[in-house]
Amino acid sequence: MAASASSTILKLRTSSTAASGRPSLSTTFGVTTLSFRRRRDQRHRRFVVLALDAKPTILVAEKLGAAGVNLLKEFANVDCSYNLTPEELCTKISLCDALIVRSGTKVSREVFESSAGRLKVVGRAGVGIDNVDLAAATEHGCLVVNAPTANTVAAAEHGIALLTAMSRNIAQADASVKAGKWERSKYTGVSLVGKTLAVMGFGKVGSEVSRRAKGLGMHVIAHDPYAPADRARAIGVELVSFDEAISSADFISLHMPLTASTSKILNDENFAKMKKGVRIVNVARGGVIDEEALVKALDAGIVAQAALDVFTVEPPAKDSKLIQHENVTATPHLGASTMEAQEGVAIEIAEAVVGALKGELAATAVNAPMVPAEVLTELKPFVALAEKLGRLAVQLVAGGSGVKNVKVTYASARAPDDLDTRLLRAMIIKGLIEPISSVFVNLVNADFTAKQRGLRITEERVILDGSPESPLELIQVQISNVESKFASAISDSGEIKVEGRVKDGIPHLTKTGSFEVDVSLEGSLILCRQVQVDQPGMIGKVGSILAEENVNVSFMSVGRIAPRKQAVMAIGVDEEPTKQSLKKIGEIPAVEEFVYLKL
Ligand SMILES: NC(=O)c1ccc[n+]([C@@H]2O[C@H](COP(=O)([O-])OP(=O)(O)OC[C@H]3O[C@@H](n4cnc5c(N)ncnc54)[C@H](O)[C@@H]3O)[C@@H](O)[C@H]2O)c1
Ligand SMILES: O=C(O)[C@H](O)COP(=O)(O)O
Repeated sequence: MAASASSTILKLRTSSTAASGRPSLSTTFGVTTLSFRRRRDQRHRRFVVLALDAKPTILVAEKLGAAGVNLLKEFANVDCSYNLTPEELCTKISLCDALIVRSGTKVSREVFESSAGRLKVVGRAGVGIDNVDLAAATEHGCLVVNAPTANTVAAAEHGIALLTAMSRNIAQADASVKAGKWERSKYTGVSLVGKTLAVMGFGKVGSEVSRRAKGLGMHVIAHDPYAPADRARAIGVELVSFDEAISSADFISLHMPLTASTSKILNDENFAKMKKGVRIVNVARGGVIDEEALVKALDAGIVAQAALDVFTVEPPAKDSKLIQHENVTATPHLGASTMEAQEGVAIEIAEAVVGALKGELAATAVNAPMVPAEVLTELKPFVALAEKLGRLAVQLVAGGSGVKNVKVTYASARAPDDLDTRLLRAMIIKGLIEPISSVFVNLVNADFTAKQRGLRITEERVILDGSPESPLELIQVQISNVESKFASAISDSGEIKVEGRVKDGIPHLTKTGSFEVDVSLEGSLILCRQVQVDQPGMIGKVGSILAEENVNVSFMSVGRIAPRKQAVMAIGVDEEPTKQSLKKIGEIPAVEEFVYLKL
């Protein structure tokens, strides 16, 4: 989120007297931090003022219901610019934090590339996301959300409208009457009652169409490889194979998404399997039908009639043989276009986009895990722990070691399927990657980014005895086949190992290598190993070096193998020590090795 001159300073995080010097801006999770460097006791220190940007900017590229636009305006600057060319969209997008579209805008890879990282959310005001390049969105860490429920009934009603209009030649007869003709026998229709309707895709719209078709006295069968049989049974619909559906139907209604496997699924080969005189309705996506094959099937009389709301290319060419065919009824992608559906979709998408911009996890995310609010509340401290363990682990790796294999162990008293680790894994990946690269990792692109960098994350669940009240007891992160810049972080089995727990809601480091420590992971951390003895004076020596330059020590913890044997001391600091004081710590004779880790 780029900051602008109109940024509003909301909250003073570190109280200070008037800051001076050059301010600098940085952004984390969409919150821009305005930092002043200020001279104090002859040293530079950072005083941080938390500033939220001026409102984010949301580009609404297709007409959206007023209620949704008003909701967006409460939170953001809203730019409603319709009918943009692809080039205009690419130009505008670099100034936008979110984009809202319907099915008429192609959100291509170029759009994500042109946004140069600013675009955080694409909202699809509707169901189908085939006009959004999901792979490119994910690679750019951009969340895609849709509005999957508000137009279901409208689409189902349009499907039924097309079915009935087609079977009684309503559109053709209307045009004929308006042309001054009175052709009663030409427009004799066919009845629906007792006929077999095959619903292809038994999802939200398909089920609603089935319900309504049953009400019209039709025999409804459905094909959907992923639909639960009990849902179909409850509506009185039989789930059948693809071939059985298309070969036994008098009417076929399409309700599947356009994907690689459904593209042109009605083709020459499959039209040949249909009953002669079958009638087809499509309110799903034009691309699921091979349109040339449909024209041939219409000409051959295999398909008696087709009623189409959607087309491979929208709008279709004026001279399209399909559109001009006398047995085709066409509407211009009107399935979702009722007043009620458009208001509902607008509100649904506006809430999803605003929530996503606020950093909330979206319930309708298309390219990120959806985590229910109650699960998120429980996992929140572990999410912070996961990221910090990732950060610690990767900073312990010696330069040139190349991190490839990371094992994460989650120990809990809960049953293994009672823990959704996707969020935790994403945060560990974020912690592992961000300290060593310029890549911004979030829930959307974590797995992709890890894969791209050749990072292999394996996860293990360990079941502990105890109370299942807490979702987790501990998280352990191990990096194998690497050397460490802090040898004591290497466990007996040869991996860099860090382990943490949550105590009183705060993440703690509880083990490094074979040493048990206990430090809250709030500031930054110095780990040092003492030679042979854990001398009582050590804590004082390190503490006074840090005190000399006003570095506040927030905690200290000593983990020993045995009394007076090797010990690892963990020191939490609020500020970054200078190189000189770190050098001085290294020069304490009893300190064998030490490392400074930023959290
Ligand atoms: N014309 C319009 O204006 C309009 C309006 C709303 C929805 N739609 C379109 O309708 C379609 C369905 O929408 P929905 O809300 O019901 O979606 P949905 O996700 O609820 O249902 C889609 C169903 O298709 C099934 N499916 C996937 N692959 C399949 C395959 N190979 N064969 C058979 N079934 C398959 C899925 O299992 C799912 O049950 C989408 O393409 C959507 O874009 C169009
Ligand atoms: O997938 C959908 O939701 C429908 O096709 C509606 O598309 P529209 O928002 O462009 O009307």
